[in-house]
Amino acid sequence: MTDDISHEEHNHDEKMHVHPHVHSEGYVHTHEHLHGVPHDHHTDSPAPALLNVDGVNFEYKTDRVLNEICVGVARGEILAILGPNGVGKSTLLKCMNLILQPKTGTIMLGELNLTKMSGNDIAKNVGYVAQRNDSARMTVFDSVLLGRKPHIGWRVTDNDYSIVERAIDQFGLADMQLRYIDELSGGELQRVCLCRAIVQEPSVLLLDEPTSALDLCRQMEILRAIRNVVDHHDVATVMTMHDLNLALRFADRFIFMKDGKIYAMCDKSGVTAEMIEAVYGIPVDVIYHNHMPIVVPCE
Ligand SMILES: Nc1ncnc2c1ncn2[C@@H]1O[C@H](COP(=O)(O)OP(=O)(O)OP(=O)(O)O)[C@@H](O)[C@H]1O
Repeated sequence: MTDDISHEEHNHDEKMHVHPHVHSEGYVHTHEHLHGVPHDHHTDSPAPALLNVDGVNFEYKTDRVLNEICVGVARGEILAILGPNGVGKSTLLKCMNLILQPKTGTIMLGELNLTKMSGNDIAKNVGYVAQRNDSARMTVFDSVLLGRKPHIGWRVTDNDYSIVERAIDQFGLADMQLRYIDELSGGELQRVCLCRAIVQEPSVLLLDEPTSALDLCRQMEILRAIRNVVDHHDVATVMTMHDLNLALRFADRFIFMKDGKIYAMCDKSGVTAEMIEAVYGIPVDVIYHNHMPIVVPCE
């Protein structure tokens, strides 16, 4: 691991001033808030969302999974999508880069409507790492190099190679770069896929449970690496997660999903035990350790 990856995660509390609004059905934001407008801490003016999801509905055949979802994520921000199994987190992530076509609603990348962009232009701008990754008979190095594909013209340039080599170092993959990816462990493959998305140099990064197959040490390393990339390259990042405490540690803002809707949207200081109990159906305490909120089940 290089120094890059070992940077302490930054505390982004001061960036966000979004608090949940209480609604009779729970903590639901106004439409305005659902766009998710974090503040630029230099000017204290709202930082515009780079990726904007507006009024998205999605159904598989006839089953409605997403209901009027509105959310935005700004450059340099990590938004965590949280909620129980099957609530629609991965579906929402896939709608964000049009792997799945929403039934209604729009996805904007800045001023550009994603539905009007070519697949290659989407790939240049939006990196996506799936929950389950297919492996193939190719080396780690070649697999990461594939991330450069949307940028490569007639041939691979020295710049492409140096971006790939740097990322392979940063993600601790140097020792295994000549191994075949179909011979890697689940966690190793997860790191390769993340590394491939990073060399794509996207302005938006969508990560579906990026740490699900990783041990405790790798979880911390990879989330620090993601935080580092987000901070230094101003990437707008959305990740689905099950581990609330890791999410609270590394993300800036959170949406809690329930019944296909956004039940609550808040920053770290807005996360409450009541909110988590309502979404996950289990009583919890939110305690603080080193100024960091930690969710502890009461049962
Ligand atoms: N291809 C599909 N066809 C039909 N239904 C699907 C499909 N994929 C997902 N679903 C259903 O849509 C709902 C939302 O699934 P999704 O994978 O988005 O949930 P999730 O919140 O990411 O779940 P998990 O936390 O378990 O990964 C679930 O009820 C799931 O069974």
